[in-house]
Amino acid sequence: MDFKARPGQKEVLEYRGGQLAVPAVPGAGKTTVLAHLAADLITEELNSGQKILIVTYMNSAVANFRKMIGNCLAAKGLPRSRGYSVKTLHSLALEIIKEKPEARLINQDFELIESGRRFRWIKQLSSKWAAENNDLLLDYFNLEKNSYHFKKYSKRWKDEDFPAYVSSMISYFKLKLLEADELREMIRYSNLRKRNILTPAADIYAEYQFKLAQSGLLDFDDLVQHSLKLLKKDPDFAERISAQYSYVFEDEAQDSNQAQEEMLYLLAGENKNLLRVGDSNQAITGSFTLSDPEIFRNYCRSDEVKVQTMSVSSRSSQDIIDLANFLVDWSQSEFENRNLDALEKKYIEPVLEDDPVSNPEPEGYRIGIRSFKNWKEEKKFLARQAFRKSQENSNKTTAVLMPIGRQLEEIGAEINKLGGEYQLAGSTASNVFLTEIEVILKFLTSPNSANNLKLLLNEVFLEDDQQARQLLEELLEEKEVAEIIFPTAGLSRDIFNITLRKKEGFNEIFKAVTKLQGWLEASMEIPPDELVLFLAERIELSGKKLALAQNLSLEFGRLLKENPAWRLDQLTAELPEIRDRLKQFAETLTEMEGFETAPDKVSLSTMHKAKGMEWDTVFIGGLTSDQFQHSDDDYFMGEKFYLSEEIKNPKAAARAELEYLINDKKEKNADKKARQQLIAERIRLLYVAITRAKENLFLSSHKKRGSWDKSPAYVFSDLKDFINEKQKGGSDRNGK
Ligand SMILES: Nc1ncnc2c1ncn2[C@@H]1O[C@H](COP(=O)(O)OP(=O)(O)OP(=O)(O)O)[C@@H](O)[C@H]1O
Repeated sequence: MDFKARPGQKEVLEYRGGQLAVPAVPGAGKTTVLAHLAADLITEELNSGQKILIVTYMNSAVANFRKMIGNCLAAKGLPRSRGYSVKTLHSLALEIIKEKPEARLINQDFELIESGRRFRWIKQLSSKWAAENNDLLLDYFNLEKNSYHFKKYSKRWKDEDFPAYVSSMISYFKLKLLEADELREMIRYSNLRKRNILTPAADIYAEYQFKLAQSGLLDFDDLVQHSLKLLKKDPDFAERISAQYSYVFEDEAQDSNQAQEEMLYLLAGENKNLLRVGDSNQAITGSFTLSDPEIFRNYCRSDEVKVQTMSVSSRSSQDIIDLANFLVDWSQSEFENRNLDALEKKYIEPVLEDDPVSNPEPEGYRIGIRSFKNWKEEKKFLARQAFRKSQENSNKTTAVLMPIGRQLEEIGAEINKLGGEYQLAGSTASNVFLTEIEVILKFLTSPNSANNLKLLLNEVFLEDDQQARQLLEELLEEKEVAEIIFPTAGLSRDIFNITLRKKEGFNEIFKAVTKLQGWLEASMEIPPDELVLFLAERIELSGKKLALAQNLSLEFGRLLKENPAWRLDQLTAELPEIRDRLKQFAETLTEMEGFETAPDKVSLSTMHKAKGMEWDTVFIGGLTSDQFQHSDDDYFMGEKFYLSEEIKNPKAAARAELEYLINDKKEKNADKKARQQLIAERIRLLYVAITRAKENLFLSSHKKRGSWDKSPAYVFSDLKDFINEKQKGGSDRNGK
């Protein structure tokens, strides 16, 4: 394989044991080097039966890792999958639980609750709690009962924000290994104020756990909680599991959380061959998960840990590297006195001259920055320029990255208006993944409904055939569905009057109806789970859609096992519930497929989802102060202005209350701390976005959206000064 290790990478490849931390810059080759190192260790150090465990954060990374290590091993003439195992925290937890079936806290064939159902349960339990404790719930409010806002926001709190808060706290409790009853006891005997925000979350947690246990279900967080408990309570078991792994690697260590870290140490066992690679400047998931970049930072600072930095990257041009490094310096001086770790002092370096791959060297200064009068102008500009760029050179890729998904949809619509195409990174068209099969099943369960027939014919057979669609309307006005599908005289062309028969589109409809007749007959003979597969084959589903149909068939099979008397209509009635389960499966599939950038289409991605990717040209828009906060006047997401001061960021307040309960530490300004963390995280998000660009980069913001005044992010004007200065330097240079 064409790989020559770079400075920094070389030293990591020499690792043969002990605790090592590898802080790295964007594009330093974290994944690449881990894959090479794994392959080297497998060939040189491991006996058969021994393994390297690689833990990473995202499903998409798992597939990528397997492929890369497989390639490295194949290049050495070894089997592709020998000697290593790549896992996410959850899949690892699941494996550990399965190793000790007798200790499972629930029945043998436990099932995982899918996230949609989990949230619906929590919502139901939250509204039950709200109904029983209405006064307390409203006590949290900061609005006068008679204010005109009151009704709107008390509804929002009850229906959306309160359940969302509870849901995230339940995850938090579980990853902190807190049991519901124990937590409630702690609260009861504490001197937390009556109006504390922890109580409802703990109460609902207890009810939710009861409901899960009753149904023999586990949620994702339980997997982690249970597996950790098993390992901790039973040292022999922990020893047995950890003995399987000679080395433990963690990728994306900046996204680690407390539970994951504990697990890594337990699995690394006595020999502590633990290698963690990460970039704390790219820690961008903390505000909506339990990730904590301090964990990796602390690991790097630990006395027992050797540190080897990787700071060389061939991804970007020198100018883009300079801009990213400027942001590091800016963050250092800007936050020096605010005790805020936004970006660590870690600079990206271009490759050395003797490297076979060099950094891109485009002509002239290829970075621009602009603030637009309003969002409409900005989005039109971004769409037009990105589209133009994507058409310019068929080998070069282009992306528009925005802080929020909704903005991407608007830019996508503009690109379409220009006749261009785009692809959304990391999204599943979740509404369409089952449509065909669903409409067929709907029809088969009520074949007399004209609507069902229309939906089915239009969706599956007549997609763009306007004439046939029109003819179908006419036909349905004239005849009942039963007369069309099962005419007493038998189905033939002759039962339709001659004028209809002569019309454009008749043949298509007739053919389709003949097929439907066959499917209806099949539906009475074949069991529903097989029927799904039969239909999938008839409508020639392939790829992801086929995989989903196969999954639907399995779901039907499972339900039939539980309810042998059920028929197709009862199963079809379960579709909304099954859909949630399948949606999750579909998302995992999309994630696993990875994202292949098509050069002729503009990639649209949120800044978050762009992590790990790269494009030749990157536009970063929407850099406004409500998305990249800096001062207390800014709008902070996560805060509910309608809640009373001390709990206006309910999650932060609850975590502070918990900290007080457990460690007796009183956190005065929990919301302030949460703000600081958010400010820092948003700067890192900008850093991630900037470092996706190879050659061309454009940054923009706007001052109005509709009638709302906006302002560019605080950092924007300093970036602008820096870029303008460089541009001037560039034109001076060119002019001379
Ligand atoms: N020594 C090397 N020689 C040639 N190419 C390399 C080398 N190391 C890494 N690369 C290439 O650099 C690119 C970035 O590597 P990789 O994706 O592993 O980086 P990363 O550190 O995970 O990036 P990021 O932090 O931005 O996600 C890849 O295309 C990889 O093949």
